[in-house]
Amino acid sequence: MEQKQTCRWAALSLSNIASVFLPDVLGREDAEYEHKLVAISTTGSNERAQKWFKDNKLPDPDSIVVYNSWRTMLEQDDFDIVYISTPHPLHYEEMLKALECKRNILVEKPATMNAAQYRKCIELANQQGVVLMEAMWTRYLPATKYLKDELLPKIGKVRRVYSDFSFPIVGPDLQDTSRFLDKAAGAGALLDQGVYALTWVDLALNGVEVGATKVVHSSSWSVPERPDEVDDINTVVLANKDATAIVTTSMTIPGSSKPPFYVRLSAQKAAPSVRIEAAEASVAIPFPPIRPEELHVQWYGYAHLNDDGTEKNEIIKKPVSGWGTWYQADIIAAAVFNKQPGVIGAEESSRVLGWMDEARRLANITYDKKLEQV
Ligand SMILES: NC(=O)C1=CN([C@@H]2O[C@H](COP(=O)(O)OP(=O)(O)OC[C@H]3O[C@@H](n4cnc5c(N)ncnc54)[C@H](OP(=O)(O)O)[C@@H]3O)[C@@H](O)[C@H]2O)C=CC1
Ligand SMILES: O=C1OC[C@@H](O)[C@H](O)[C@H]1O
Repeated sequence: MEQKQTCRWAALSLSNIASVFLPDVLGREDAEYEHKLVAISTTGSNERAQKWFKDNKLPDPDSIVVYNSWRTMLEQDDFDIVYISTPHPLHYEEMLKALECKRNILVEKPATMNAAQYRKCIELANQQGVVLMEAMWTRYLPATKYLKDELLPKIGKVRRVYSDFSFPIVGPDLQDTSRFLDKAAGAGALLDQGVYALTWVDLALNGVEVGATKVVHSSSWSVPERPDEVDDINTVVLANKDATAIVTTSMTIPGSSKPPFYVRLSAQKAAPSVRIEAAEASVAIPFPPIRPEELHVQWYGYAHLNDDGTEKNEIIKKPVSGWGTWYQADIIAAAVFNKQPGVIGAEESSRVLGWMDEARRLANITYDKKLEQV
């Protein structure tokens, strides 16, 4: 069997999501590349890092160099791509340093706190001749690819989209210092979850032909009985000349915060997370919208009838291998090793960040100005 090319990763922080992404991608047999972690930076101790490697069953932990300075790692280590997964307000400064060091970057969603910061990173990535990509991993899953390539071109003009990403990650026992409640860490449902719900709107309305979709309404309720007006139940309405989209988020509804999120994934919801309604068909995507494995398609009209005269419907199953955050790793690795510098999904990420800027403006969702500087 042909030897796979090795892609050497550096990870910036021992984050929760890194403890999901790294075990998902490292040594994955069905990946195009042999993904290997060669370095990690942490503000914690080396002992904590070693325990983290063990707890997360990372392969070959003795070969991973641990840095206590992310800047030094970016300046010195020999790796192909850096994975940035600190809280969102830190992404921008870390990307600027990585770009200065001519590093290829996979940065967690949302890439930055606002569209202007990401536009600056896009400009620098193009100047430096490196590959940059927002880790909007949902875009690269099999079901999402099937929707974009096979369904959207066949269902006619999309006229309306409902897109929700809500789950009760905030419960009575979550500390105010958690990144989900600490505004200094970018807390708020719009940036954390809305980025997914808005990505589905972008896929539905711009998947075939890019239009001019604008935010026309935005309202927000804060997390009850918590300090600092952290946005929770958000409603954002977007429109273009042909279609309307309604986006909702919440960190407190529906249901309780038990069992924890990753256990709750199997919970069936009263309604799908996403509904894309077009002339020839509606496509529904069950919860969780971050990791679709089924597309429920209801066809309409005489061209789509069963023998008994009813209109066809189908459930298209596109299972995800592993957790699913690894698919994006192969995409950025291919751009790096095929020497295709640039920003993967630059337009898509910028559109969604711009919609979040406008939704925040209309709903008065604000952060400390120093988190928003360009
Ligand atoms: N794609 C996905 O499915 C998910 C994506 N995310 C995204 O990933 C990012 C991180 O989220 P999550 O993993 O929950 O974050 P965590 O709460 O786990 O924190 C991330 C890590 O960042 C480091 N860190 C935190 N604060 C600071 C600081 N002030 N200075 C330096 N380092 C700091 C710490 O690492 P250390 O102790 O090693 O220094 C911490 O463990 C967010 O942008 C989020 O949106 C989150 C969850 C899922
Ligand atoms: O990206 C995410 O996915 C689901 C949750 O882990 C978390 O709220 C969010 O950051």
